[in-house]
Amino acid sequence: MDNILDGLNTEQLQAVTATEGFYRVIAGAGSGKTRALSHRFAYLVSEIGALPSGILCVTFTNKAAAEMKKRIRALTGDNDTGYISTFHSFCVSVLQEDISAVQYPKSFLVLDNADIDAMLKLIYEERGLTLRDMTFGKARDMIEMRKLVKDPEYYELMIAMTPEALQEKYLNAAAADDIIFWGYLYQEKKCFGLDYNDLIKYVLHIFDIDAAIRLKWQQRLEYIMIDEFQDIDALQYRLMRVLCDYHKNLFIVGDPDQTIYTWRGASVRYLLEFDKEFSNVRTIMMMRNYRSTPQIVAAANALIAANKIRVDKDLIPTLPDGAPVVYHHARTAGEEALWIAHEIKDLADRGAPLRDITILYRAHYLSRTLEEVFLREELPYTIFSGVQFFSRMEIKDALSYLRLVSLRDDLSFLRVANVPKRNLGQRRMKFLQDYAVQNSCTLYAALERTVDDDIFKNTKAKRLLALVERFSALVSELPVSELLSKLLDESGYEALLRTEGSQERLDNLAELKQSVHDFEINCGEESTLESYLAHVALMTAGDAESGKNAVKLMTVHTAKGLEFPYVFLCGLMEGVFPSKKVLTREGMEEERRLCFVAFTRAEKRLCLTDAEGRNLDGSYRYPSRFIFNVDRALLTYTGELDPRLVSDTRLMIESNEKMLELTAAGPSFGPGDRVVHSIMGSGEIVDIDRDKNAYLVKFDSIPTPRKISMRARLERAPSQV
Ligand SMILES: Nc1ncnc2c1ncn2[C@@H]1O[C@H](COP(=O)(O)OP(=O)(O)OP(=O)(O)O)[C@@H](O)[C@H]1O
Repeated sequence: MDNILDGLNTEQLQAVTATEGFYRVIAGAGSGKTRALSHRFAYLVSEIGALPSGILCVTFTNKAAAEMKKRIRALTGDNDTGYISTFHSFCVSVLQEDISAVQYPKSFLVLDNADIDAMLKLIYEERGLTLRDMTFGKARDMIEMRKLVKDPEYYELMIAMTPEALQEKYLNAAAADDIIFWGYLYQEKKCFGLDYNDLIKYVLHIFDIDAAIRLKWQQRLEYIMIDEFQDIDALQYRLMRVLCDYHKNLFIVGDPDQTIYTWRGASVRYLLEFDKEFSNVRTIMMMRNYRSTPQIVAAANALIAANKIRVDKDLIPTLPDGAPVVYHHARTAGEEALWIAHEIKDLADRGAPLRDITILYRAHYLSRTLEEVFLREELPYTIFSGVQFFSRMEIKDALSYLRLVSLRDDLSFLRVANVPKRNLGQRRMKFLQDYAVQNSCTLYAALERTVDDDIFKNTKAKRLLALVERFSALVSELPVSELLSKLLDESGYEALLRTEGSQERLDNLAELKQSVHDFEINCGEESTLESYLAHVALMTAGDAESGKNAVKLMTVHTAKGLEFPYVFLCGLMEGVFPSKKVLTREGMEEERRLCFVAFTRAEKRLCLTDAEGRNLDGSYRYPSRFIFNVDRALLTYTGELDPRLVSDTRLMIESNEKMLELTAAGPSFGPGDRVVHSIMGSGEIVDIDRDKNAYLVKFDSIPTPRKISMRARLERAPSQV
């Protein structure tokens, strides 16, 4: 027990040993909440004797789950770590056991973005849509919005309707939105595919319709813990409520100042009002920061104090003094990157390993200038938020081979049937697609039935079928790692990469094999091919991290929950960070919280940088208001700013803040209200666009409705006053 309770402060000790009932920990950044969670898990298992399989510990990312498992294993010495997972991953576990309640097979498919895009491609081709109608990114967003907001009951249709009925709805759809939405649901149903939104909806639905299944899970999960509770959304909250309703043991941890996913539906309200929703809630506050120097903590406190909508609380530093927080203003983005490169070289000369140094930025595109300079300066770096490991071509190909063996689905078939070349090009694929549509079967089945047709003469179609058959028979005999190695070998895929001479791709395949191996160690007997495929679709950036000694580059969102000895936060310009997309006071506060997350990742040293120049829309770049939010005395400027630049910046920020204040009051009118515009005359509010802070108004004198900013002067029409 000593090592479990060792090194915990009073509040952490309280959090770890309070095991029964509803607990809320409001914890500041770097205050040791991850430590408290992992020690609590270990305490439950080692001291209380709870079974790991009866504990659900929800983390925000797969990476955080892996880290938590590692820590718990070190504390308990037990390999079984129960359900330590994200909400999505946990839903996959539930569905693997109980999806038959909605007449889906256990071999359902978890879809990631690349799968969704492959489906969209089919739909676009079939219905003659182009990217000008809608880009794939926009189509994915549109589908998500329809599933979450516009048609939240869509899943009932998806479950109840046959693929043929969905296909009919799709073929009868006329508007692009409808074609894409119904086409996508049809594609999903055809291969029993579920995307991230479906996973949680399906679980909630199964719990709704089947009390026995619900009770089974409620009884099984004796203790539930949830990390990063400030970013929980409505569906996750509903799921959590159901799960804890039997044993009533729920332990949540969050930091209201680190809410950064409001734009995706998260709400800090669930954390702040937790004590009103549940009875006998005990709250533990953890504000002592163990991560950062007092200089970094002071800068972070000053920054976040500028937010108005927040509970006032300051982080308390515990570490000895360190280097000052530095601010560097550069003339151009190139100079900014060069300054960072030189500082890094200086740190390295003084003994800092490159892997301890991280550069954070608000948006992906900011990495380009850094990369150019780093290549020139021969500074090794790794991008953590660029093309995600599991979205890379070779990884998707390898996984598609596994999936083809397991599921024989169309998506995998389309991806790898002709990689390496088997002479199954476009013409033969089209033949198979037509056959599959006419005979309502999969492409694989179509090939099985037509392989003796003349069209497949001089192809390696038979060999492909034989390969899949041979490996299907091996699925239950071989561990997934071995199956994968053999498959990559015998399919000729690895040889193809070798002939292409792509060492990086081969390294990535080796990394994939390692990740399968880790999965087998973590899951023991549960590590079947099906469960591996279901979980792997949920993996995201940074999940397969390479340990090479290189500077890390990532967005602030990716850095959530992580810590690094040396942090450079670059691109701190108005219009970049805060982003120019921010149009409301709430939005600005979320940006500031994001900046707070960035500051508080740093342990020993924090450097802030910005550059003059112009934004993509041609406007001038000014230093970010977030720099001026921190008292001058808490920052060491590397040079004085030009007084004209300072006064221009202040003017620009002041007028922007005034505009945000106007929006803080929210819309004065709702749909259906009659209004009068001083120039355009009278009209009716049709809709409100909160993102753009605008009304959609149908003016009586103009045939089409128009978007009018909430800043414009609109009066209520006389008859309504
Ligand atoms: N009681 C303690 N004594 C000494 N160090 C501690 C203590 N608690 C936590 N730490 C250290 O402080 C750092 C931050 O802890 P942890 O990552 O658990 O914080 P966190 O609250 O999850 O942070 P964040 O919310 O900012 O991501 C870690 O390096 C951890 O080892």
